[in-house]
Amino acid sequence: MEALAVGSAPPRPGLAAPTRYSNVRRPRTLAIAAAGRPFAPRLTWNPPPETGARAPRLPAAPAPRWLGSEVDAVATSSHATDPAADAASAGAPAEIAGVDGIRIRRRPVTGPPVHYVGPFQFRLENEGNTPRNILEKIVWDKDVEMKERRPLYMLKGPLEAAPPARDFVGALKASYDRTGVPALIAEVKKASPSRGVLREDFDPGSFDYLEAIRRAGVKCSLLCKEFIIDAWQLYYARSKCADAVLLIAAVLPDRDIKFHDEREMDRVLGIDGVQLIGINNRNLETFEVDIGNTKKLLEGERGQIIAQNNIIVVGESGLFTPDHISFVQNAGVKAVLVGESLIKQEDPGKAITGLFGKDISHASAA
Ligand SMILES: O=C(O)c1ccccc1NCC(=O)[C@H](O)[C@H](O)COP(=O)(O)O
Repeated sequence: MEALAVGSAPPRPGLAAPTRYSNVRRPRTLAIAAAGRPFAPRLTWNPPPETGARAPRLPAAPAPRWLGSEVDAVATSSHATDPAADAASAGAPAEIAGVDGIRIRRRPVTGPPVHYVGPFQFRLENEGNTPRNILEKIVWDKDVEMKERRPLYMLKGPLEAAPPARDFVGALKASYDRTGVPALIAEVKKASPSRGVLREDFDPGSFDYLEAIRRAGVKCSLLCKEFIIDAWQLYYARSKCADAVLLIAAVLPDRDIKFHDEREMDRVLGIDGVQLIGINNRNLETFEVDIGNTKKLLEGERGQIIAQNNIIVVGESGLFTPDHISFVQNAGVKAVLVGESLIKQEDPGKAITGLFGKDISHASAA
């Protein structure tokens, strides 16, 4: 299974100059950075939870109609849209994944905000147990979710039963060579934190769908677009037929992947043997989208390193028109990860042709 590294968005005021390339091949020591803004602690209380039951699992479904041959790879998002859900962690010591780009604390520093006194549930919120941005919130929720995971040995059977992983990077390269435009990774999602619901009556957010898509005979490679914080998730994704996973530099320690700005990108370029990286045009702190970010990050020495090492760059987010595709292609991108502009349209074939300004399906080459 392969990993797609992703990163993005313009630098924000207050960030230091990018790491020099002479240093990027050595893992850097990471420091804990305190939040720079004032924080007012709050005390609230909620009625006791009625039940500890978990949300029911979705039944497996046939592959969505629009997973056709014009798609080079499919990315599935399992993240729901509820940024307000509680992050009740076990209160392990906080760990900062990195000071580069968005600052993510892997767990609440001061433990979970929820305390029980008799029948009452109190929330003692302070800076240490309140997420600073949506990505941190998602990571904390994921950390809680991980505590309920099945033991690894239980994945042995499903792992052995999974069909072999397909060559994700090879599929992207082949598509680029065939069409002359960036390969398409089509993200299948109902909604996103920044854009809300994109498609009503559609909920592909389940690992079971990943497996159902593969077993339904869809030929393209499958990217599991999950918030990965634990090695267990890699095995689980593979057991559910994922061919690749997406790793986010902002939430992972130096040895892992996805990035968001110059310094995150430098960390990623410092990983030996990295073959595929993504640049997210969406700033995950502010949700602003700027496709100029891709160009900026690929200019100069970084672009040269990428070219020398034959690394495939994926342009991500905010791509809606053939001009957008040309812009990121001219910047050096050989694949694109597209969600909103396709998922909001009824006819996927027409949507893809509209996005690229031409038919890129295999049928067009016949
Ligand atoms: O898109 C979000 O709101 C978001 C929020 C928090 C973490 C990640 C988020 N998006 C990640 C993505 O990679 C996009 O879904 C992907 O690049 C596709 O973008 P788009 O074509 O603009 O839907």
